[in-house]
Amino acid sequence: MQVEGRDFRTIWPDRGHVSVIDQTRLPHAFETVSLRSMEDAARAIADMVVRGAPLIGAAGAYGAALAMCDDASDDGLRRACARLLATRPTAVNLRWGLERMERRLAALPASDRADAAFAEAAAIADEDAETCAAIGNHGESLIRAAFEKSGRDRVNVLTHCNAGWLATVDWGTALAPIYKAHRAGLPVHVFVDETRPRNQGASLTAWELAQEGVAHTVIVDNAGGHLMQRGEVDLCIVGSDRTTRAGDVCNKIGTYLKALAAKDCGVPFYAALPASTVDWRIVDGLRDIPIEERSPEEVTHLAGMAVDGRVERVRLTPQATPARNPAFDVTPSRLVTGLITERGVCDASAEGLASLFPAEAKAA
Ligand SMILES: CSC[C@H]1O[C@H](OP(=O)(O)O)[C@H](O)[C@@H]1O
Repeated sequence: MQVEGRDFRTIWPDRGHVSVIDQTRLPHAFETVSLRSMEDAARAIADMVVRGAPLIGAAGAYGAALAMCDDASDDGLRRACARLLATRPTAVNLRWGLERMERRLAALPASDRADAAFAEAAAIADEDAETCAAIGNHGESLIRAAFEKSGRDRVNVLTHCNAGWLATVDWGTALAPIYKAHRAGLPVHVFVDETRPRNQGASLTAWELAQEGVAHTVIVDNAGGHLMQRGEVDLCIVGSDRTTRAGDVCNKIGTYLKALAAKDCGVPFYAALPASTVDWRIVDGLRDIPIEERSPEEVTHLAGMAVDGRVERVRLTPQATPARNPAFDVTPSRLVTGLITERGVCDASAEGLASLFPAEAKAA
């Protein structure tokens, strides 16, 4: 996507290294960093310099490629993939990307692995950009239909967290339909959940939408249900970090509560995701998806720009107050209207996913 008129992806190979946008600096500064080793890539994923399920899949793949520049032995490959996989447990794309790299590299002599690894990581990145564009095309029709049904001068979409181009290699998942609708001239407006505690909505989704010129309004996480009750939300579109073969959707903490409100208010609730986010091994998301617990300090502290322009970090709670920070929750498929994928829109069910991905469903 464009940043001040220049085309960017979130990750790209750069003279033997890997460059990424440092998402911890947004929205107050647009900075890139160079990953020069597998360890750099692992830390970038763990510290959320890069984040979002498809992007951490691509970052894991490039991390494996960087590892092959240092130690292309079988043990080196195994240790690199284990290290990268351990950085964040919930998004299945990370495992999907690393398993694809291992399959590609294991059969090659060590001397061929570095070049092949960068080529495979680049293929993963290119495919993700194409996949997300396709998700956008399929999702655009849902926004168009909601606009026509609304009878208003604009269509209001609510989204949670950041499932935009910053969460992928390009285009995004939940935001891709919004970008496609906006570029097609549809009057789309987005209610952006701030998404405590890391505020990916307020800091990343708002920044992305402003760069693209899409009308949007940041709201506190607890306001979405109220707006839906008052008929101000035409549909919800969120991302996914892991979707089960039966259509349960694991996404940023708070997604489940939005889905409950949407169900109660009769608002269509969609998850947008590429096939690389489907975990065909599992059916029951509540039972089988590992939920990442992050540092309590993400809850007790907040970072932002002070009036003098410096970015500061402040404590919100009393010194000794404990906090818990589960980073994701699981929305059961019964609360999901449909899944927007690169092959079309389907029911959030085993039958729905199998109808679009028969080979993957059968092979699982
Ligand atoms: C398109 S995946 C986006 C997904 O990833 C986010 O999690 P995080 O920022 O912790 O990586 C969030 O769950 C988004 O919906």
